[in-house]
Parts: sequence; structure tokens; C-alpha cells
Amino acid sequence: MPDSTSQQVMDIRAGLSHALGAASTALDAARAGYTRAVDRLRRVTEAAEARRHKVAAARDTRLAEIDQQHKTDLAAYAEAAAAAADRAAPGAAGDPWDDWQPTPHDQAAELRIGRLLLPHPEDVPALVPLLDRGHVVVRGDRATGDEVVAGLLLRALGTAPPGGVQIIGYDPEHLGGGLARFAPLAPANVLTFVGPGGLGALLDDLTGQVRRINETVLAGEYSSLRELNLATHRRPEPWRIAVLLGVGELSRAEQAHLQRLLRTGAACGVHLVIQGMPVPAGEGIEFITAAPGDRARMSSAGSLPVRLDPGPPQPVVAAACRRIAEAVAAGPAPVALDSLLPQVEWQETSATGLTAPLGDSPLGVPVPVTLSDYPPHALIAGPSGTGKTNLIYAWMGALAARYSPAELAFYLLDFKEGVSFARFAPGRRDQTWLPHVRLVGVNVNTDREFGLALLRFLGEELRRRADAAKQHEVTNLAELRAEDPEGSWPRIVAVIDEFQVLLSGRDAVEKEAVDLLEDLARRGRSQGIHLILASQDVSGIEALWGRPALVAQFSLRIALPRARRVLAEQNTAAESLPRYHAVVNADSGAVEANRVVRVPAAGDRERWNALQHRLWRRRPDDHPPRLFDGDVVPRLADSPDFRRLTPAEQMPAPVVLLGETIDVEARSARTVLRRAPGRNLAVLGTRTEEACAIIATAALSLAAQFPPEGARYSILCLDPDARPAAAALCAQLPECGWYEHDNADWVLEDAAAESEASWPADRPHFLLIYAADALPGGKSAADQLRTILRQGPERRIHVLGWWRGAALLRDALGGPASRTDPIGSWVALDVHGSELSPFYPGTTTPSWYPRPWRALHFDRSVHRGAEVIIPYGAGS
Ligand SMILES: Nc1ncnc2c1ncn2[C@@H]1O[C@H](COP(=O)(O)OP(=O)(O)OP(=O)(O)O)[C@@H](O)[C@H]1O
Repeated sequence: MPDSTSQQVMDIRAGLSHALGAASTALDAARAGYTRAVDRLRRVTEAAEARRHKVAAARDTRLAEIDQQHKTDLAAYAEAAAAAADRAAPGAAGDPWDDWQPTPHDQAAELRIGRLLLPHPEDVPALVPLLDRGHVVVRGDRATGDEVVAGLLLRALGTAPPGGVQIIGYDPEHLGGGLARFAPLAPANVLTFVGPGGLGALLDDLTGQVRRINETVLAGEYSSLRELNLATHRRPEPWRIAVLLGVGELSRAEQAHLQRLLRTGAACGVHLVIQGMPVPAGEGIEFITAAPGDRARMSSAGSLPVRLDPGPPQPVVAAACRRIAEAVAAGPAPVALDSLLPQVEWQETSATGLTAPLGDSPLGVPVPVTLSDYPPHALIAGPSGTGKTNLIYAWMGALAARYSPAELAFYLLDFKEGVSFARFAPGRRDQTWLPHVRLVGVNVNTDREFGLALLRFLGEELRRRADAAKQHEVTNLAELRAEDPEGSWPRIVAVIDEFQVLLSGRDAVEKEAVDLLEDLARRGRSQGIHLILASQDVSGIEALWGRPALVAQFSLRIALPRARRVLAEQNTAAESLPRYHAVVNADSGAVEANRVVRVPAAGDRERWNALQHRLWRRRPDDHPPRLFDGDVVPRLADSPDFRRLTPAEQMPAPVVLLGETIDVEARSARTVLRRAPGRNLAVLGTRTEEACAIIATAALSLAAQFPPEGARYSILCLDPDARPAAAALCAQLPECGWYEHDNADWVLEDAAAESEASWPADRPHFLLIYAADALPGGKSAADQLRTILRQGPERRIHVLGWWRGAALLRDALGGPASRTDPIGSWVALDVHGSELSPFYPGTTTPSWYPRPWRALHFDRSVHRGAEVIIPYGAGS
């Protein structure tokens, strides 16, 4: 058993030791595991710590990055917002007051009132959309609010062209005091006030404006003035800002009006700035809560605080208001002439009429004006300085650019003192001319005869056209042109500025002028001859109004500001016209036909020259217009009639030129010295220089027709003052005899003897006597001269004598009872018509008043009445 016990013990021991061993192993393993676990824990903990640090670092970096990004974004947004604000409120809309001045623009801007306080230093302007966009209600602190209103108004004024913003003030509490700083605008009507009881009327008026603008300006084509402006770049209506200060309670009707305006006004440029009155929130209404410091707010910025700008300094307001008022008083800036010109020049046909714009309507649309069968002629009126001449230039420019010279011809006459039409003819500085112009008459105010000459010339042209029409069996120009396409039938436009001068005088000139005008006006319409008559004041032209049939032909009426009577009696449109505008009326001035036109500036040489030079370079021929300048003394050498004179083998009868006639073709006045009784010439009057000039013209024109020995010339000079001129002439004449006081008897005796001879002379003898009334030698010399005058011409001895008075000539002929027919032709200088009656047919006297460098010529063999002539300059 012991064995078994010991065995058992041993077994137990073995078992125990085994278990111990196992336990020890397990313990070791457990320990090792523990150690590893502790180690892992340590490592994990360390790793976790390291990760936490890393994450924290990463987070910090990221946070820093985000923060930086945020800051950058915020800066960018703030910058962008500021830039956008600058764009939305450029110049006067946003500039600080210390650097502020008006910067007119035709598009509405938003207006700065202060700055938005963002958590960022960038300055972001707080802007209010007023013009074209909405209305502003200012509430809160009254004094601060006043400054906000003043700032808004000044900025609005400064962003628009002068007069483009009109302010109407309603300030019942302070009777306008709230807007007192803008008072300099009042005289120019840029600021008007409505009295304490006038709110209803003001709202009524504004509602009326909105209705009118909707109906006639936007006319269904545009939804707002802003849209119209964007589409056309024009702004036909001003912005109207009604400033309602401390209004108090409104009646129901006023409330209704106000609500309507708040809803509809902005589209029509009618805006309300309201202070001290509750207004419910609504679209397009900006509410500004005025408060000092950071407590101000504006509705469009939500809860963002706003710091309001201080109000504009008084000197800035005063200077701006003065400038605006002055600019408004001076009128709108001129429109450019180019706005009337077509894209391509000389493309139109004038077969049925002439149509060209004269300017823009208030809506900015060009207003075409037509001359045709109806209306055929135009009457323009405007007091001096209102732009009549400018309007004529603008019209001519628009026509000349559209119609080539083959389609249109101008004849221009200016009775005004000055040379406004001279620019169309070649001048000393500018050699170009307007190719359409055929005739220019300037400085003609004392030469009304030139007006007559033009009318006679047009009358002739009318007859020529009527004959051609008859030949082609047609009745008007359009048909004639169709039948005769090769013919030259331009429409003729004759412009007579200050035409009342032509129709003044109550004399033969006036009568003939009115008759001719009436005929031309009546028959010219169908033959393409159009008259444009302009005058400072048509109301007093009796010759015109006395002929209703004549006036009726002028159905196109153009009235410049304050023109009288040119429109129909009840039509007062011209009274309220702004400067540089005209009423164009193609229906004899009837109110319904009024069209208001803004006329571009065409008077400016520079503007005109560009057009004229362009058209001149395209001129179809090289014929400049005939320029008649009443102030210029013509030269014999330039006379076409003189240039045509040449010595002929068989001289029919010598022609004597005397001076230039006042006519369209610059003809010379002439008399013919045939071998017949009475063919002598008398120059009458005391003006030595002119008398000498006429005798020189006569003698030189005679000399031009004879070969050197073909005629004989004798000069008898009895006036020492005439001696230099007579001697100079003598030097120019071939074979010229010279006689004075001492030897006068030689030439008189000889010539008298020759005159009585029974045989005709083999060559003519021209006896030029200066101061024939001063003959020496008593009765015998006088008798000899009478013999020469009576009998000489039959024997080819002709006297060209100067007597210093009509009565002296009469004496030379034998006294009051003697016959005057030995003097067949005379030229009178400073001699009145009544003194000339003995030398004039019938019992009439020529209607003429003497004036410097003009003479009256009469040739009994060809003239019905005397003609005014201009002596050629003595030096010619
Ligand atoms: N549409 C216009 N735009 C700009 N300036 C103008 C315009 N019309 C006229 N003017 C200017 O006004 C002035 C007077 O114009 P204009 O000579 O045409 O007047 P008028 O009526 O013919 O005067 P007057 O009969 O005294 O000659 C000129 O200096 C002219 O340049």
C-alpha cells in the first residue's frame, strides 16, 4: 500500500509539480502577456497622444487656414462690394464731400448716404436707389435726417445734366426752410416750392405727369424711362423729385394719390423723398432710419449698422446749385450738326420733294421736314438771336448732304447787315463753296433791287419750266423729270433772310417784289421752285398780310422761341419754346400740326466747313456760285460783258458800258452810240470820283471795240479835281486829245464845225467832257456844245459829258423850255428823282434815292424805267 501511497504522493507531487510547472509557465506567460499589454498600452497611449497632437496641429493649421481664407474672402467681398458700389455710384453719386463736384451722366446712379459697418475695415458704401428706381422715406432723428435728405438731393442733382433733375419742395412746417440751402436753383426753376395747402395739387400734378409720360413718352413701347434710355440713349424727361418734409396727416384722397405715385412714379422718373410721415413698406421704397453714430439703419441692408455721412458742406451746395442754375439758364448744350446728316451722301431723288430732318423731337427722334407740292414754301420767324440763321444753315446742311447738285440748287439772299451766307461762296481764306449754291447775295440791305433781280430770275426759270412742262404735256416737276430724264431739273430752294427789307419802302420795288413773290409762290410749287422767307418779326410786314393768297402759299411755318404771328392766332407754342428749339408746322400754323424740334448747332464755322469741304470735293463742275456783295465795288476787268468786247472789222454801233447792273448775272449796264440824234451820254451829280469812274468805264469800253486808229478821243477837263482821273484815262486811250480851260475853244469849235458838216466823219469822235457846266468862253462855247449835242451824233461825234447837276445840264441845253432829247442816255449820281423828271418820259419821276457808289441809269431808246447800277471801280 505504501507504494501506492507513496505512489499516490508521488503522483500527487508529480501532479502538483506539473500543475505548479504549468502554473508557473502560465504565470510567466501571463506576466509576459501583461508586460506586452502594458507595453502596448504604453505604445497605444503614446501613439494616441502623438495623434492627438498631430490632429490638434492639423486642426490648428486648418483653422488658421480657414480663418485666413475667411479673412481673404471677406476682404475680397468687401472690396468687390466697394467696387460694385463705386460703379453703381460713380462720381457725384458717391464721391466724398471734400472732393465733390457734379459729374453729369445720362444714366441714373445709386446715391451714397454713408457706409455699411461690416466686421472688416474695408469701407463699403451704403447706397440708396432713388433715380429711376424708387423712393426714399427718412425717419428717426430729424436733424440727421435733414442732412441725409440734403446729401441725397445734391448727389441726385450732381449726377444728372443741369436741369435733368427738378426738385419740388413741400415743407409746410418750415415753409421751404428745410431746402433753403438749394435756393439758388429756384430762379432757374430747378427747384420750385409748393405752399402749405398745395400738397393735393402737387400730388395731382405729379400723377398727371406720370400719366402723360406713360401715354405720350413711353407710349406702350417702353415700360420705363430707364428702359427707353437704355434703348435710345436719350432722356426726354427730367427726373422729378418731390421732397415732402413733415407732411403730417394726409387726407384719404392724398393718401390714395401718394400710394399711386409710390407704385408707378419711379418708371416715369417721378420720385418721392419723404421725411416725417408714416409710409407703409412697399416695393421700391428705401427706409432710412437716421441716427448718429452706428445706430442708423437702412431697410435694404437689414440689420447691418450704417454710419451716415455728414451732410454736404454749404459752400459745396451753393457752388453746385449756382453752376446748375447758370447752365440751365444758358440753355441746353448744342446738338451736333452731324446728327442731321445721312449715312451715305447724295443718295436721294428730289422728283417729288425735298425731305430732310431739321433736328430731334423731345423724344429724340429726328423730325423730317418736307418741301414739295404741299407744303411748297416756308415762312421762318424768330426774334434776333434766337437761331434763325442757324436753323437755315442746319436745314441747308441736311438737304445738301442728301441731294446732289443735280437734284437741288440754292439761291441765297441775306438782307441782314453781315455776310452770313458768304461762307457758301469762295472767300479769301476758304476757296471752297457749297456745290448746290448758284447765287449768294450779301450786304444787299440797301440794294433791294437785287432781291427783285433774284425774283425776276426765278420768274424766268419758272416760265422755262412751265414751257417745258407744256411741251411734254405734263403738269408738274415729277412728271417733267419722268418725261425728260436727261434734262436738268433740280428743285430750286430760294432763301431770303430778313425778307421784310425787300417788302419795305412802299414803293415800286416793294410792289414789284410782292407781285413776283405771289406769282412764284403760286406757280412755283408745281415746278419745283420753293421759297424760304425768314424774318425777325413777320407780324409787322404789311405787304405780306395784305395778300392772304400769298401768305396761304407759305403753309410750312417755322417759329423760333417767342416768334410772333407766324403760327395760327391761337397757337402759342412758340412762347414757351426753350432755346435752340423751333416749332415746325406744316399746316399753316394750326395747333394740331405743331412739332417741336431741337435744332443742332450749324452756325459754327468748324462744323459747317467739314461738311462743305466734303461735298465740295465731290462737286460735279467747277462753277462757283455768283457772289453779289453790296459792299464790294466791282471791277470793269471782271465784267463778262467787257471781256467780250473786241475790235470788229465792221463796227455796227459802239456799245458804252457804264457800270454793273444789280442782277443775277452780273451784266453791265450799257448804252449804244448809234449814228442817230440824241446818242450822247450825260453823267449828272457832284460826286467826282464816281463820275470819273463812269466816264472812264464808258471810254475804255469804247476803246476796246476799235483798232488803235479806229476812233478819236478828246478829253476836255474843266474840273481840277477830276484832272488826275481824266489824265490817267487819257493815257490809256489811243490818240487821245487833251484840252483844258485855255484851249477848250479849239476842240469845241472843231467839233461843232464837224457836227455841222454835210459829210459824215470817216471814224467816230468821242468827246469826253469833265464838268461840262464850267465851259469857258461865254455864249459861243455854250452854243458850240449845243450844236455838238444836237447834230454831232449823226456825224459820229458823241459827247460823253459830266454835268454837276441836272439843272446845269438843262441850262446847257438852252434853259427850262428847251428840249432834252439830245441827251438820249444819262447816269445820275447824287441827284434826286424829282430833279430828273425833265429827262424822264411822261410826267413821272424815277423812284430813287441817291446813295454812295450807286447810280441811276436811263436810256430813252430802250428803257421803260430807270435802272440802278454800280459804277466800276476807278482803278479797274
Ligand atoms: N441750335 C443751336 N445750337 C447752338 N447754338 C445756336 C443754335 N442756334 C443758334 N445758336 C447760336 O446762337 C447765336 C444766334 O444765332 P443766329 O445768328 O442763328 O440767330 P438769328 O436769329 O439769325 O439772329 P440774328 O437775326 O440777330 O442774326 C449764334 O451764336 C449761334 O451760334
